[in-house]
Amino acid sequence: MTGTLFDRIWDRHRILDDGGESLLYVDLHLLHEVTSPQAFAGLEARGRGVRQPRRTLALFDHNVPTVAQADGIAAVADPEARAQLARLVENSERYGIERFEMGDPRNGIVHVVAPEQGRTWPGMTIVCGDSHTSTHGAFGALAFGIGTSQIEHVLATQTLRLRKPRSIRLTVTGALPAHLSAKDLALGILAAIGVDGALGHVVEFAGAAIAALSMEGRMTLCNLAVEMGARAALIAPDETSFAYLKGRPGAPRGADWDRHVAQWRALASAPDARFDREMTVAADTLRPMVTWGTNPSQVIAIDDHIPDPRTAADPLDRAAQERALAYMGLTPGQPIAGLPIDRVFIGSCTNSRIEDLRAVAAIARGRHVAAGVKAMIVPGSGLVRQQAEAEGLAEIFRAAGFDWREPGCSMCVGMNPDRLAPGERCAATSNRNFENRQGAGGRTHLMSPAMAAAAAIAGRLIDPAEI
Ligand SMILES: CC(C)[C@H](C(=O)O)[C@@H](O)C(=O)O
Ligand code: SF4
Repeated sequence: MTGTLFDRIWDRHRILDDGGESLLYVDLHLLHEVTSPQAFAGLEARGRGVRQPRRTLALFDHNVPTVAQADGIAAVADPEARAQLARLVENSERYGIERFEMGDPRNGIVHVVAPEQGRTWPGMTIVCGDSHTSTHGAFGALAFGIGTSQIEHVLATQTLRLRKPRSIRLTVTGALPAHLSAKDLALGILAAIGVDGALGHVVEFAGAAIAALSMEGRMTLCNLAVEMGARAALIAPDETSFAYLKGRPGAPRGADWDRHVAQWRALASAPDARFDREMTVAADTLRPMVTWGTNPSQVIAIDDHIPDPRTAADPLDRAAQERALAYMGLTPGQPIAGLPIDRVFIGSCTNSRIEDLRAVAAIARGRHVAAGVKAMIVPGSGLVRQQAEAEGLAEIFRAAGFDWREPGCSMCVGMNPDRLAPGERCAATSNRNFENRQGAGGRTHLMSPAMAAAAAIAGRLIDPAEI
């Protein structure tokens, strides 16, 4: 058999080809309150309906406050956020689309909830008006972030018009050192290939280090693929994926389950499959990674020094580095370890799942957040929150002085009350360290949950092995 996982999913969903583009059937469409209102308005203006409401799920994540969600949308202070949230309620009501209400334990960040609910299956096509839709590729689903006009198109037709992207196989050689996480791996890949290393491609992650990752780890890695420029990410489905999915509310059951697993097993790229490009990155030499700049590829190991822009070969790189250093308030040559921080944000669709919280608890247990540091932990869904409560993790967080919140995007993006003040330096487990993203003038350092927890305790950036 020949062909890649990508080819197989593409071919199974391709309805027709036209002018270099294909029309793909969409198995699952996820909606959130920020990118859907205009799409629904367009639908209404054209007098069209939603083609497959049952293949559509609406969630509330970007704008929600991370406290007192039980008070409901009417109590959301910001009028724009309140209006967007209310619009999604109205639109899902009008078109018969399922939704998990704000405050329903099943609600949370789209890319956490759909896998958790067993809605994300291997071999599916999934779209969402959100760039980190690549996360679902962890299951071997072809998942694209789409724009507002495409959302409208998918609502109306359950199809997506797309030129087939080119493919990359990124093989991770060697094993990830025991104390490192998928976040360190993803940041290490970003250091190696840059923010345009996979530009416009569908990237399949392969190799023993990938197969060894948990589903949470695979989701973290595929989530960050979009920061490498990828259009989508894929990992071949295997026993780890099936074990995660089995028994979840949206997963197939009984004989149907067995039938699906047999199909999913056959999806993996053939040994002789041809990719447009091949890349390799070594895992065994990686160290704990942390970003110093204002894009996720401006990243170094925790025992490294802030780079000197004068050593950059490309004048554009040099200018970008100089600007990043000025924004971040850093000096070339200074060690990144020891840098004092003001805030810690543990959460986002990159790192807010139960395994991430367990890693945080392992460091927080019996310790306390440093004086003067404000540290928050925001679970990715209400069910993650409940599980962390049941496992005793929340108790550890509270005892250690962390602020244990309700689910949402929170301080990953300044669209809700959780924001940095100008100049505040934050250790964050999210995926983007862009200027002003966590709040105007805020300074973001991206890292793993373990390193963020260690930073909270130490009050400065530190190798989690040294805490
Ligand atoms: C609000 C949304 C459009 C945006 C995205 O698509 O990425 C957000 O999720 C982000 O992470 O910046
Ligand atoms: S958690 Fe952050 S990256 Fe993920 S969808 Fe929300 S805002 Fe975007």
